[in-house]
Amino acid sequence: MDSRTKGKTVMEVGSDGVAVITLINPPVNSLSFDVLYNLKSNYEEALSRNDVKAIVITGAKGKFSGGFDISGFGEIQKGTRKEPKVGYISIDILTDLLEAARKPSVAAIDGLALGGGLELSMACHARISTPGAQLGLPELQLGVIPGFGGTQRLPRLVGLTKALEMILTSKPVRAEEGHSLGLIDAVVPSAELLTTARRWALDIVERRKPWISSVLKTDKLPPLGEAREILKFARGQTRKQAPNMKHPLMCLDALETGIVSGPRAGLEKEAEVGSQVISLDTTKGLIHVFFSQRGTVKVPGVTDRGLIPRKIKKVAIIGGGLMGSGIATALILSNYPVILKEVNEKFLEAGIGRVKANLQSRVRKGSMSKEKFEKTMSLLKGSLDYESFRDVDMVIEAVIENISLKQQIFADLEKYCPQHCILASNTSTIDLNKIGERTKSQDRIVGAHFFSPAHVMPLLEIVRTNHTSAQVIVDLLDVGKKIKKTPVVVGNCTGFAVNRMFFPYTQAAMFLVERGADPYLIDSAVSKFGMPMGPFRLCDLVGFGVAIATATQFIENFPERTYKSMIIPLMQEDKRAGEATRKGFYLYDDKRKAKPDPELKKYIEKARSMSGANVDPKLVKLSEKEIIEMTFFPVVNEACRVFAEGIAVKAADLDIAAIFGMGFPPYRGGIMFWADSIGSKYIYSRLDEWSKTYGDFFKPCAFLAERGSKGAPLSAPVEQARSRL
Ligand SMILES: CCCCCCCCC/C=C/C(=O)SCCNC(=O)CCNC(=O)[C@H](O)C(C)(C)COP(=O)(O)OP(=O)(O)OC[C@H]1O[C@@H](n2cnc3c(N)ncnc32)[C@H](O)[C@@H]1OP(=O)(O)O
Repeated sequence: MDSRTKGKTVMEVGSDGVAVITLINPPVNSLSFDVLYNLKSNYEEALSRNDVKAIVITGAKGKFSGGFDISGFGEIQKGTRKEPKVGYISIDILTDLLEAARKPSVAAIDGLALGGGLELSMACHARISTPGAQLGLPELQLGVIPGFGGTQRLPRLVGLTKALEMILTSKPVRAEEGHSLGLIDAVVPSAELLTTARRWALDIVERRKPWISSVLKTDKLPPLGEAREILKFARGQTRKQAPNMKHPLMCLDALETGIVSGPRAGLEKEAEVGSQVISLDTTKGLIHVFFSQRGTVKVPGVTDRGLIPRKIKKVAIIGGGLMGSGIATALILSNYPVILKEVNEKFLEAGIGRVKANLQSRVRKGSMSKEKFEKTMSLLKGSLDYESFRDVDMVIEAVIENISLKQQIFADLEKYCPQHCILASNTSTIDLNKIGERTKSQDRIVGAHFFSPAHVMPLLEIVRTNHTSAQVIVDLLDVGKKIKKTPVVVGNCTGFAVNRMFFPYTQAAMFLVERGADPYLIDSAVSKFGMPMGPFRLCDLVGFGVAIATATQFIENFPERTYKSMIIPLMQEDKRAGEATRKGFYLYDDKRKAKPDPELKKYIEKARSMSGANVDPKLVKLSEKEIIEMTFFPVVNEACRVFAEGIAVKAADLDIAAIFGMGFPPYRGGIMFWADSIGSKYIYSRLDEWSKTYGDFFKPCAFLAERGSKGAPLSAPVEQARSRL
C-alpha cells in the first residue's frame, strides 16, 4: 500500500461470474476517501466487464467495516481536505452506481458493520452475516449523521420506530436481531460466509431470490400521519435529552423528508444536512473525544517500548467499604477471581453483601440472569488474613485515607505477596511515595484511583510515581481495558488530575454564593451548560463528610489558592450533611427529589459574616454565561497547572479526565478543548481581572499567563514539562 494512501479495495472475479470486492484498511476497514474512490472504480470495472454477473462486497480479516474514516471529518474541519460535492458518496456512488446497477450486489458481513459500513451494506441488494456481527449506526455519538443513506434505508428495512431507536441511541444490534428485523437476509457461520453470499448474488441474477433496492421499499413504513406522530415524539425526547446539540434534530429532518417527500428528496436532504453538521462545534468536540479516548492508552516512554501486559489471574482487594466493594464488583464482572480482605467477620460480611447488592440490582433490572449472578459471585472469596495472598498477581488497597495504616498494609503486602505482584492503592489524595516508604517495592507501587461507584463510573486514574515501572503501568492499562474503564495515566500529587480540577469548581460556586449569587441559579446554569448536575446538588450527593475531608487536603497542600468557605461545615454542624441526611443545599423527599430550601439563606449569611465577605451587587446579577465563566475558568486554570507540572502528559488526557471523571459535557470536547474554543487570551484576561478584584483564588497560573498573553492554544504540548511521569 502506498504510504500516502489510506486503505484500498481489491477485486477478484471468480469463474462463477461473481466479483468479490474486499475493503482493506486496518484495523477496522474504515471507509477512507481512498477506499471509497477505489470501491467506485472497482464497481465501474465490474459493471463494464462481461465476465461479471454479480458483485459481493466484504471486509478483510473478519471485519466488514467500522464506518467512514473518522479522521476524514477532522481533515474537512481543518480544511486540509476539500469536501467532495454534496451527495457525491451517498447519491452518486452508493445509490446511482451501486444500488441502481444492472448487476446485483450482496454484502458479506463478518465482525462489524457500523456507520458508513452498515450504510454501504444497505445499498446492496442483500446482506448475509456471521452470528457475531454487530450492526449499527452510531454516527450521532460522533456529532455527525448517518449520511451515506442510513436515514433513508434503515427505516425502510426495519421500520421507523426501530430505526429511530438504533440511530438515536447509537447502539448496535447483533446479527440474530438484525435477521429478525429484516436488516440481514441470512446468518451463516464464518466459513460459509463468502460462498453463501456468492450464491445469493447469482440467485438474484437468476431471479431465484428477490432483487431489492432498500431505498425503494415502503412496506415497513407507517402511514404518513402515524410517521409524523412518531417523529414528533422523537423530536420532543431529543430536545429534552440533548438540548445543546443540533445534529440529532437535523438528522430527524432528513428522516422526515424521506418519508414525506420520497427517498430521493430524503437522500438530498440527508446529504445537505450531513455536510452542514461537520462544521458544528459540538461535532468537533465529539470527534476530538473519540480520538482522545483512544489516545489515553498511548503513553510515551511506556506503551511504545514493546512491553506485553502480563496475565493477571487473581486480584486481592483490601477493604470492603464502598470503594473496595465497587472495585471488587467491577473485577468479578470481567471474570477476575477476587479475594476481598477485611479486618473482622462483620466488616467482611458487609463488604460481600455490598458486592452482592451491586449485582442483584442488575438482576432486578433484567441486565443479568440469575445463573450469571451465581457464577459471578462465585469468583469472590472473603479473607481475614494475608495467607491467601501468596498467589495473587495484583492487590488493590482501598482502606480509609490514613497514612500509617496504609504504610503498615504495604509493608505486610511485601511479606506475603509474590515478587511480581502489583501493589496498587486506591488513595485519592495521599502521596504514593509515602505509602510505600516502608517497603523496597517502589517499582511495583502504583495508584489505581477509581471513582464512586467504582463498578459504574467509567474512569480509572492510573497514578505513577518516579519509581513505578513501565511494565506495571502496561499491566494496569490492560486490566483497565478488560474491566471496561477508560484509563488515564497521571503523575503523583494531591488530588491527581480529576480531583484537582473538581476542587476549584466547587470552591468558585461557594465564593459566588457568599457574595450574594443564588445557589439554585448557579446549579441551573451549570446543568444547562451540560454538567449532569450543578455543584451544590453534587455536594449533597457526595455528602459533606467527604467534601470536608477533600477540602482539608487541598487547604493543606495549596493554601495560596483555596477559597475557604464555612457554608458546608456550618450545615454539617447542624447535622445536615447532604442527600443521605435528606438535607443539604436542598431538601429531599422520599423519592430523593431535590427541592430548594429557604433555610439555606441562614447558613449562607452566617458563613458570609465569618469570612467577612460582602454581598456584591455585580455578582448577585450574574448572567448564565458569567456564572459558567466564573465557575469553569478556575477549573481551566487548575488544569493548566496540572498540565504544566507534567501530571498529565497530554492536554487531551485532561479532556478525558474531565468528561469521564467530572461529567464535563463530551460535546464540548473536554476542559482544555473547550478552553481553546474560547481562547486563552480571553480566559487569562477574565481571571486576571477577577484576581485583582476578588483575590488569589482566581489568579492565573504562570502557564496560563504565558499562553494567554500570546493567545496561544492551551492544549499545545508542553515543551520542557517538569514531568513527574
Ligand atoms: C464525505 C464527506 C462527508 C459526507 C457526510 C458524512 C456522512 C458520513 C456517514 C458515515 C459516517 C460514519 O460512518 S462515522 C463512523 C461510524 N463508526 C463508528 O462510530 C465506529 C467507531 N469505532 C468504534 O466504535 C470502535 O473503534 C470499534 C470499531 C467498535 C472497535 O473497537 P475496539 O475496542 O476493538 O478498537 P478501538 O481501540 O476502538 O479502535 C481501534 C483503532 O481503530 C480506529 N478506528 C475505529 N473506528 C474508526 C473509524 N471509523 N475511522 C477511523 N478510525 C477508526 C481507532 O481510532 C483505533 O485507532 P488506534 O487508536 O490508532 O489504534
